[in-house]
Amino acid sequence: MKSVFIDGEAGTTGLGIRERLEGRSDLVIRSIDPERRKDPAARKAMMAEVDLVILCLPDAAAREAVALAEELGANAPRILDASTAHRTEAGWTYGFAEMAKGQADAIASARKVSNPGCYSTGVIALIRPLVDAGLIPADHPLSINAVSGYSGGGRQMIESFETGKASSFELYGLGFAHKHLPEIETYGRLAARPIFIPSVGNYRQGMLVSVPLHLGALPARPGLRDLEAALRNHYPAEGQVKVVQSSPDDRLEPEALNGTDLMELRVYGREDVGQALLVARLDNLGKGASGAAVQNAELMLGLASEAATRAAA
Ligand SMILES: NC(=O)C1=CN([C@@H]2O[C@H](COP(=O)(O)OP(=O)(O)OC[C@H]3O[C@@H](n4cnc5c(N)ncnc54)[C@H](OP(=O)(O)O)[C@@H]3O)[C@@H](O)[C@H]2O)C=CC1
Ligand SMILES: CC(=O)N[C@@H](CCC(=O)OP(=O)(O)O)C(=O)O
Repeated sequence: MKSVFIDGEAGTTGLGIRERLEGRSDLVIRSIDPERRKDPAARKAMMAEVDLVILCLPDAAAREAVALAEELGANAPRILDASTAHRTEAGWTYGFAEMAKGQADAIASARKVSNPGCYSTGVIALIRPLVDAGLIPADHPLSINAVSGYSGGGRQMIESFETGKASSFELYGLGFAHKHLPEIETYGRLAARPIFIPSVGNYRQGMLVSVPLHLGALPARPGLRDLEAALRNHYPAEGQVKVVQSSPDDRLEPEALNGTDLMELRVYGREDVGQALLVARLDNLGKGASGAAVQNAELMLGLASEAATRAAA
């Protein structure tokens, strides 16, 4: 029987992972006394006893946890880190199984896997297949807009929105240096830094990520069908990432996939005016965090995919 320790299991992402893993017959979740949950000695002792440790901690604490695990030498567990700390670091595998051919196998055999950021999951899902297909050049000047529910900011942002003092909607990332940019550039295979302006709305969870394109500025001059076909070719119809038929009458709201581990991709546009919009919809706590972590844990531990079983039922 495989065993997992969720370091940070009381936090937003940790709780979501726990809920998804509880009740499984192929896995044991090990925990430490809640009073000792920040005690390095207790955490290190638990790490020595499990197959996989899932880090659901702020970045600095995640770095410390990796150092604790590495002190165990040959007894060190495999690590899945939900934080931003190691996403572009050498020696770590990026935990986005659908991103490219071979990525799921790379995750399955990796010792250290980094779970993607929620926004990054949407952006990379939209652009990586198009860059790989030569439809978007690596140095194309891209802009990315996105809106997330406030749970994306973890316990502190949840508390600040739920005390009633919060605004209805805020743009942020206005220093043009959002923490997801490095992973978006690296795994989106971009040679030019995109403009990324996220926003947060006064609702708990769910997100939309959109990438506008001027078709005439793309050297391959793709039509809307070319963009959609490249995405459909990349993502199998039965997977957790689905390409969905769009309609100009759509009104997309961000909460439709809440509670699922799915992501929907759509292509909008008008060829007569040469404009297109790529849109991803996902639950920031599902495919954007805890759902992706469970998918990665299943791959790393060689367990059956519960999300795939649910989708097939
Ligand atoms: N929320 C989201 O949508 C997403 C979050 N993430 C990432 O996941 C990680 C966790 O985020 P999230 O769950 O939102 O954050 P939360 O703030 O909700 O949870 C973090 C948890 O870690 C605990 N913690 C803090 N320091 C330590 C420590 N030194 N030792 C043990 N436990 C500690 C906190 O306890 P206490 O509250 O008592 O300090 C809290 O329970 C972050 O790195 C975040 O970037 C990734 C994808 C999406
Ligand atoms: C609304 C909000 O604040 N969202 C978070 C991102 C949440 C997430 O997925 O990111 P990490 O996994 O990288 O923490 C932010 O913009 O910093």
